[in-house]
Amino acid sequence: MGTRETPQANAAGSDDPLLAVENLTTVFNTDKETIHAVDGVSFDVREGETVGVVGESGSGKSVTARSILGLVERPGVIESGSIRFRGDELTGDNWDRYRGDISIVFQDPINSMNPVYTVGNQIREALRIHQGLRGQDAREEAIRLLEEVGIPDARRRVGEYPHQFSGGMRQRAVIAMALACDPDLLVCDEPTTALDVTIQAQILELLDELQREEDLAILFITHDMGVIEDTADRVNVMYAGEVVERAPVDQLFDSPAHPYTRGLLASIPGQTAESDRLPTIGGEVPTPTAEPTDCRFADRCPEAFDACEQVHPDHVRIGSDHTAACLLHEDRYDRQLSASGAGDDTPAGDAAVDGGGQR
Ligand SMILES: Nc1ncnc2c1ncn2[C@@H]1O[C@H](COP(=O)(O)OP(=O)(O)OP(=O)(O)O)[C@@H](O)[C@H]1O
Ligand code: NI
Repeated sequence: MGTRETPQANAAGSDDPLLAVENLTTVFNTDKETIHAVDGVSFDVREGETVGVVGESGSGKSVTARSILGLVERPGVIESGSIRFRGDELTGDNWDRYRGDISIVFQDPINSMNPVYTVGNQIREALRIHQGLRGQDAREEAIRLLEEVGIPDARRRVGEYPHQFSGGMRQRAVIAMALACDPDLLVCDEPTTALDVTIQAQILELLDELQREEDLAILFITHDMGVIEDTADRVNVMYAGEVVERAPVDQLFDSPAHPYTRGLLASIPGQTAESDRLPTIGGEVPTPTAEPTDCRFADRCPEAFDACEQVHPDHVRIGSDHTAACLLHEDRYDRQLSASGAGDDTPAGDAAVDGGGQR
């Protein structure tokens, strides 16, 4: 989806990104263990752009999304880190202030709507809460929103119940509900996963249009690299609670630096002939329960070597705006270390570790 050339300064006149997540750690304290579902994640979203978060099931994408919206429920808790919206810290109790500015669209449109109220009622309720609209004004605006998301015959359908909508139409209605808050940031958590491919493409097209028309920033969560390619401007690849690579979408596809990213790319249908396709990465995402002392991907990594079991990799700079947390790029760490040493003439900045929210 389109990015603006220049990230716009926000109302406060500063250069803060719209959303800045720094070192976010969200844990679930169960009887047995502490699950680090999100473990030191950092990324930002600028106005009007689409930032992707991609990773397999269990990598912590949804917990990241819920953390941003203040929707983590017990036994989950945001343990540390910062989430700033327009420069204001949200963690603590500040979510209500921005409740309408950040909206979320979930995967499953049927559970996102209340079956006992008409679609129109639900949109009008959101309009009342977030924009103070009532009566005929709210009704007209609900119809306009349904038209905007491409629901034909909106004036009639506004009075129908969710079960009278097909899956694709229901997801459009859910998006209309999310837009009723007039958000600046739309968090989409696998919004098309439950839909068939044709409908999926239509919903992605709709989001793209809305982004241009409404100047929305989108945080797009998916396990599907193909969808990432179609939607994202910049991408964060998540594995076992951590961001392991981040890059502009072209760079990620042209020169993926982390073996995990390469594995995800190799599994895109259509990217390679069915017969040539690499088997998807064997095994599954481990549940991150302890502080990592190794690379969490090491035991599934086709390129792992001894040190991968002993060192937790920091992010290292691969290119402009491109970092990866992998010891394969160890030479860059060495250069970075010597660059910071006194009297060394290695050019600084060549491989500066950006922190990346990693230890
Ligand atoms: N309520 C909970 N209690 C305990 N652990 C949880 C809870 N919710 C999530 N987790 C754990 O947090 C980790 C990340 O889960 P999350 O739902 O964010 O993954 P995901 O990347 O969104 O996966 P998917 O693609 O399946 O949606 C998992 O290990 C999961 O078991
Ligand atoms: Ni999820």
